[in-house]
Amino acid sequence: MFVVTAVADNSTLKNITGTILLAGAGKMGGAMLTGWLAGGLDPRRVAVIDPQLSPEISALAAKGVALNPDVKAAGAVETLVVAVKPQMFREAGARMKPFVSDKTSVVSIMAGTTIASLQEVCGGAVVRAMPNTPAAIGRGITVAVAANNVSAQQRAVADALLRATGSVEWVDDEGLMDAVTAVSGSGPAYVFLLAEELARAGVEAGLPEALATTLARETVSGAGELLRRSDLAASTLRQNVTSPGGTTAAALEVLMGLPGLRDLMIRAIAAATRRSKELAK
Ligand SMILES: NC(=O)C1=CN([C@@H]2O[C@H](COP(=O)(O)OP(=O)(O)OC[C@H]3O[C@@H](n4cnc5c(N)ncnc54)[C@H](OP(=O)(O)O)[C@@H]3O)[C@@H](O)[C@H]2O)C=CC1
Ligand SMILES: O=C(O)[C@@H]1CCC=N1
Repeated sequence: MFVVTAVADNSTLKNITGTILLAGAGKMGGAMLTGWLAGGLDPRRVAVIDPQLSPEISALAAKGVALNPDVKAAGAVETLVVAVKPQMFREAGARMKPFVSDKTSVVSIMAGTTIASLQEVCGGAVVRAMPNTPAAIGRGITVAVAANNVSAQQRAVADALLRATGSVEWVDDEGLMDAVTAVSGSGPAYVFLLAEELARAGVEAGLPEALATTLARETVSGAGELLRRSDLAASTLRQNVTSPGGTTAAALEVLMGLPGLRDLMIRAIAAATRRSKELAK
């Protein structure tokens, strides 16, 4: 499932001497762990807490990753990475607290959960971050914000852990994190929905399902790759497809009409932003 290749030679990861404790090795936590190991983090520096370890994660014990250690066996936890569901953080976080000392940095990727809640439940020097699932192929983007008591060294380690699965943007204003979550955290789902609906509409227009699915998948991923490699703005790339009076213009008249994709996207992002704020409560 996780196929991360090393994003870059990451000397900060290689030089970590304390324990990196991952709480919650599901879809995102598992992808991050794979990225750390691919980036050169010594597996003997890693411990994982998760009540139901997947076979993939369990197999890492052979490389030296500690699985569900007690506080003593975990050693000095340099960084606790919290990747459980926000809804279970109050309960799970209380069990994590004994692993946290005043030297521990706590890096959370939970949607909604604020720095203040993390400080209250776990203590430590908190970094709140929001990655996304392209992390699983080393192509994620993470936005991070650090609490005032996070040292430069703790921030460097957090940056290295997050950068192991893609790029990282640091912000100073935690208030941005709800909208960040709505745009890039949840964003891959909107793109996958586009692929689903493009295929469905192709079938509706008479294509065999398998062909429509292939066309939608290749079109969405090819356009994404073109966007990545090109210096041109998305709007210019769009205009490059659109011949005056042609087929694309006919479709865009629908998509860019009123109400169109712009209105739908504004409503979708507002709903996700609102939900992120609710998760904080
Ligand atoms: N998926 C995404 O696209 C993104 C998710 N996130 C955030 O990442 C976090 C995890 O999401 P995701 O990976 O999708 O969810 P998953 O359900 O895949 O992963 C959560 C993991 O935590 C485990 N867990 C449950 N209770 C505990 C506990 N007490 N201690 C340790 N581990 C526990 C779960 O085990 P079990 O399955 O047995 O309950 C599961 O393996 C969430 O907070 C989410 O907001 C952030 C960015 C993107
Ligand atoms: O849906 C969620 O709540 C999580 C956070 C961002 C992506 N998945």
